[in-house]
Amino acid sequence: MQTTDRPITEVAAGILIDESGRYLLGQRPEGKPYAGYWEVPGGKIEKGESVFQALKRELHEELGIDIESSEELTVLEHDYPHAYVRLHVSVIRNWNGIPKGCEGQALSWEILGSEKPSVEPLLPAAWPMLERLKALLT
Ligand SMILES: Nc1nc2c([nH]c(=O)n2[C@@H]2O[C@H](COP(=O)(O)OP(=O)(O)OP(=O)(O)O)[C@@H](O)[C@H]2O)c(=O)[nH]1
Repeated sequence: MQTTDRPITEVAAGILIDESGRYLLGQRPEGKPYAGYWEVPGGKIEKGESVFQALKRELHEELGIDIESSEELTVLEHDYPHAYVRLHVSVIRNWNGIPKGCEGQALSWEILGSEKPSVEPLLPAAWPMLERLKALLT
């Protein structure tokens, strides 16, 4: 893990995997840093929240789904010009509801085994998440 003097933004990201083996990406809406970039759904962990609580809240706000459990995949850090982020990445295989873009964002279901996603650009820190996912599944 890297060290930094910058404040660390703790983020929870959730890779939804559906029954046909696809995973979900969302496009960052206008008004956020890196608007238009594709990412794994999630957001900042608020004070007092666990990673799971933040994930549950964010996925409800962003996708309108309810998750009951998640599996921890990895923790990654990335030094952006706008923030130094620590991403707690989980895999989610069960949820209630049908994911939709509640914040007006586009969604794309991607094939797990494919070389790269069908959409671009991806947030820089989303790439190592997908590499970890590939390693887990192969
Ligand atoms: N959700 C998500 N965030 C990511 C990914 N990769 C990555 O570097 N990030 C970074 O993690 C941070 C997440 O913040 P966010 O802007 O999505 O969080 P939020 O929804 O709570 O934002 P808000 O403060 O505008 O409400 C951003 O700095 C974003 O650049 C990713 O794959 N998914």
